[in-house]
Amino acid sequence: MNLSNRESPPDFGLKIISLTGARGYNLLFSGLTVDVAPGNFVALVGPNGSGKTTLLRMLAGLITPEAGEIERPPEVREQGPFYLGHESGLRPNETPLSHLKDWADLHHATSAGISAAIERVGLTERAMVPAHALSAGQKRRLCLARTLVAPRQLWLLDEPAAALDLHGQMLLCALIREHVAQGGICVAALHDPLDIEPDLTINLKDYQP
Ligand SMILES: Nc1ncnc2c1ncn2[C@@H]1O[C@H](COP(=O)(O)OP(=O)(O)OP(=O)(O)O)[C@@H](O)[C@H]1O
Repeated sequence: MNLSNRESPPDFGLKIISLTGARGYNLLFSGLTVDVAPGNFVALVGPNGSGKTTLLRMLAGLITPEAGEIERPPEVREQGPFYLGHESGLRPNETPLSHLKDWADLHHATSAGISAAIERVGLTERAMVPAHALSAGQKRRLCLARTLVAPRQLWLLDEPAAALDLHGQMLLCALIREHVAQGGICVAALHDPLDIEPDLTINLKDYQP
């Protein structure tokens, strides 16, 4: 799938219906009902421990809700979301080039755009450097390049600006803007606002049980 080749925007977004989230015996949020339209950028906010990561992982299908439902668009059900957590998931000895080749293979994507993706995130000079020798911000940029190699309709980003310098933050915002302009959905857990006006803000403080 390439969102940029889409003939018309998708007409089905993400529906969150009466969702309750818990970790262990700890109830985090309940009664969360939100309708996210295609092309929406959603800011997910709330204090430390309020359940932002938990909700993102639920939306990714990695954690089962205590109650409620999540309805995903057909493309997301078929291909899964793009999930960016706190950890890069990079193996110490893989380079940006080898990592993105593996990422393309794993996600049944073409490797034709890998060099362009590396250039877009500003890692051309570091393309052959093993991950253990990349800085935190460079690793984050490499994680963002995954979105260019294997496009996905739903992006779930956990503190995506962490470790990014000003240019990196501008790059992140540009990627999100382009994604939602093509009908994609982006839900991002944020402590500091990005330079993008959210279409919707979910504040988990409002859903504390
Ligand atoms: N694997 C786990 N097992 C048990 N409890 C967990 C687990 N992971 C998280 N928790 C608890 O769930 C609660 C919510 O955590 P979560 O990481 O979702 O919050 P958050 O809003 O993302 O926090 P932060 O802003 O600090 O990143 C916390 O109290 C945390 O201790």
